[in-house]
Amino acid sequence: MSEFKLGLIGGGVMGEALLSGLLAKRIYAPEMVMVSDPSGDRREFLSQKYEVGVTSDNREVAAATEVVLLAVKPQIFDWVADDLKGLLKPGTIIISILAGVTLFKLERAFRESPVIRVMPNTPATVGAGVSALAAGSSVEPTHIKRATEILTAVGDVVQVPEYLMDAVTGLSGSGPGYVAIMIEALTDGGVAAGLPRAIASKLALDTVWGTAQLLRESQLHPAELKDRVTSPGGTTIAGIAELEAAGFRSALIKAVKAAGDRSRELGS
Ligand SMILES: NC(=O)C1=CN([C@@H]2O[C@H](COP(=O)(O)OP(=O)(O)OC[C@H]3O[C@@H](n4cnc5c(N)ncnc54)[C@H](OP(=O)(O)O)[C@@H]3O)[C@@H](O)[C@H]2O)C=CC1
Ligand SMILES: O=C(O)[C@@H]1CCC=N1
Repeated sequence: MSEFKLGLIGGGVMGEALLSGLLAKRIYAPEMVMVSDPSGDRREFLSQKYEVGVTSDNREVAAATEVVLLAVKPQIFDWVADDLKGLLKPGTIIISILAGVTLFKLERAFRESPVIRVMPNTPATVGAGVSALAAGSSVEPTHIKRATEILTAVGDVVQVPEYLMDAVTGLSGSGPGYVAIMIEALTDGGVAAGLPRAIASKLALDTVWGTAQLLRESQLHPAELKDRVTSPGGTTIAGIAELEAAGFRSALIKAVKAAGDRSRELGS
């Protein structure tokens, strides 16, 4: 369990996902964590559910903790960073999960601190996330170790050079949104084919889950698995022909690219 205090600035969806994982895995004890959020209802909820300290004042978090996890929207980064000027303890590690916000911007805003840019994803909520991290220029191995410890509490971690972070954001950061739409659409397809919605929903979810598990455990190439499902003149090739005609692959490729481009835009 960490003897350093953790500050979470922004207790929204992703902040809570990380918080719940860290507490569940006992990386932090609740009394070692302070969360700031402007919403009184949100603070009340987080303090009741996780028994962490809460405040509406980001400055209080900055002054009292040794690792600061930034989890606000990228659009308010400049304002939040300005507000913290001169308050961080020397050597406080800044871990930012803000889409698009570059190490250059982070280092300019927090000159005295090692900064780490991270892109997690929402499956972190159930410990099944995957995060990529990129380290700033004054980061030392101990800082990477601490950040990795935090992120492995909620899933897998990869380290990448910073120029790849927008691409990561377009794929694994935003990816849960694409997969959720796919599951919803598969369910609707089942309903269109006559299945009761509850059964269609279970079949859609378990099919995506099972396929991912099979690919992961067997190390099969996805194309190989597709070939194994596809009997000559059978049902799957009839379905695949429709997906190809509708540009399914191309739509996914473009989605990842567009989300990565948007990440770059958010940081500029
Ligand atoms: N959601 C996701 O899948 C992922 C998100 N991210 C990144 O995580 C960050 C947060 O996203 P997400 O959790 O989805 O967004 P949320 O809106 O759910 O969370 C942001 C939280 O910050 C609060 N907040 C607003 N202003 C301030 C402030 N000045 N000081 C402190 N807290 C403030 C918000 O309160 P209020 O709502 O009252 O304004 C909200 O509770 C973003 O930068 C995003 O790029 C990264 C990976 C995945
Ligand atoms: O949509 C967003 O901007 C955030 C970043 C990655 C996932 N959600």
